Amino acid sequence: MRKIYIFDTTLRDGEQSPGVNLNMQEKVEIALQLEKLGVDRIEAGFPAASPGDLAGVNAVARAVKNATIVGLSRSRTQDIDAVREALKDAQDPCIHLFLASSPIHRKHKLRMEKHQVLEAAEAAIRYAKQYFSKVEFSPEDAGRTELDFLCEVTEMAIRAGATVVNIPDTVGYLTPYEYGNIFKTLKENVNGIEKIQLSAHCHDDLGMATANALAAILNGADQIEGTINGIGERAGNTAIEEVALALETRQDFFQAKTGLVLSEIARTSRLVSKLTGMPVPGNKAIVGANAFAHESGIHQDGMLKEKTTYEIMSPETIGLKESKLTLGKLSGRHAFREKLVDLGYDLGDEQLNTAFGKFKALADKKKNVTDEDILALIEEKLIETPEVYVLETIQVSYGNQSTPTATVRLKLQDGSYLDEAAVGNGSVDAIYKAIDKATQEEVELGDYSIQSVTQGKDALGEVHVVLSQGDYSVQGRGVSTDILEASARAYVDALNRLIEKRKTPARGRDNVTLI
Ligand SMILES: CC(=O)SCCNC(=O)CCNC(=O)[C@H](O)C(C)(C)COP(=O)(O)OP(=O)(O)OC[C@H]1O[C@@H](n2cnc3c(N)ncnc32)[C@H](O)[C@@H]1OP(=O)(O)O
Ligand SMILES: CC(C)C(=O)C(=O)O
Repeated sequence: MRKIYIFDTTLRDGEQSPGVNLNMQEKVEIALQLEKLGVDRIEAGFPAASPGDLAGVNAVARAVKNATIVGLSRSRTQDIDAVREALKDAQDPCIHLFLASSPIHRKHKLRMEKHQVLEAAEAAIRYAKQYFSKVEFSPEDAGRTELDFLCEVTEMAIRAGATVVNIPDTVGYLTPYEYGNIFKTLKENVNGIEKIQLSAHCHDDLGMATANALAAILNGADQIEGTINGIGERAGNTAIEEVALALETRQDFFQAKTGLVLSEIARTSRLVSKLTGMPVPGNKAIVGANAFAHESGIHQDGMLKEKTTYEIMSPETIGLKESKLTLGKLSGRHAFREKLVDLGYDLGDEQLNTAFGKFKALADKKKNVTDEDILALIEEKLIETPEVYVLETIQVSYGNQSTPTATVRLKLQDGSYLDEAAVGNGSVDAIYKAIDKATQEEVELGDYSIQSVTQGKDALGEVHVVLSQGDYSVQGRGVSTDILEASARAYVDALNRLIEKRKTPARGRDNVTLI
């Protein structure tokens, strides 16, 4: 199996992501994790950029023992000297020189003719070669460089002593076919190409960075450059985890492998996200929160029967515990039952159907239905209290300059309705007064508490009330995404319990019905 070298540039090109700024400690923390991940080369920064970056690269060079540490440099002696200084303590240092080769960059940015690019790059490589045995050279914007000139530049770099020639698709312009073809052409036409490693460095402007990197591998690339989570300049770089898992999962096709410890991928991704402040999108391949999550009923059913129906790789491979079956409005009974079993409930078919109906109603209102939501729904359902009153509707009118008014409609067991309206000191008070009028119960509200059982704007609110009437004291609970509705439900629930309780002899005020 062919080995593909992984050159991680999270600390250099990744740090070029707008808004990202890693200090020395953060660079070292990430570098040590990259070492655990088993990357072959770590590009730790651009030492000429600032004294802080030079110190950061130096700190990484001192901390990391099992990877080549790379410093980036323009084709200028002062930059090369800064890399020398930064990497003086590295066990295995490498300098990465670059100079743009494309017509656009030559004309507008460098203002150089082809021969000047060749001369400047050669001089830089030869100068660097006096101090570094490992020299990587990148013709920047190789992707938009004339192919014959790219061959000429590559041949010059080899002659001058480069050990790796990297082919950057700097602006993420190429298609996989075109990018792969560059590698094929270089392999077939450049003298001495067998003496060096060819490297791929892709950007994701058109969403093709990983596909392009894989095309390079198929056409002879020895090394892939990329970042964790695909962070980097503009739309980012090739995501290393995507390349590694593509090679792992499709070994049959690529016949190539990285040396990465794949089970460190999830941890590395989390650390990079935390320290760069760049969240990983949920749908991001491999490391997104949804990459191993299944929400739709048919997929969940398939997963429960046989995981390979909907998973081409396992979460354990990248260091996650297990796949997730998340419950939402598109989920089915199989997954719902499985969740209940996990939560310790083994319901019969009828109970399951009722609970499932309630769950679907909640899921229609709420984006993420959590375990706490389900427990709240189930526990409410399993306590069997005859429902003398069922809350049908509530309507509340509230304004900070007007008196809160509530209208409630309660359904009775015979199918008739009670409608009442009342004003109150606040919305909840108005609701409770309207319910009192409708039920003609005289109760005292002993306690009212509200808490969120889940998180976020669409969290379920859970209201607890304690009502007393003479010697009886009961508790009621209501759950809803709307706190006024939860308040009304809790009150009606307590009234139903009160009515049930009155049928048995009173045992004093301590006798609170606990749910
Ligand atoms: C594709 C890539 O990702 S390349 C890496 C990009 N990363 C960065 O630029 C981050 C670090 N950069 C920096 O901190 C600064 O740009 C520095 C310190 C390197 C240079 O800063 P300054 O001296 O102020 O120059 P500035 O950035 O404005 O302009 C770049 C200069 O380098 C030249 N240049 C660009 N690339 C190269 C190169 N590979 N070799 C030699 N010169 C180069 C430009 O033509 C320009 O030269 P000019 O001043 O003669 O016009
Ligand atoms: C320095 C080079 C390799 C680079 O980052 C690019 O061209 O994208």
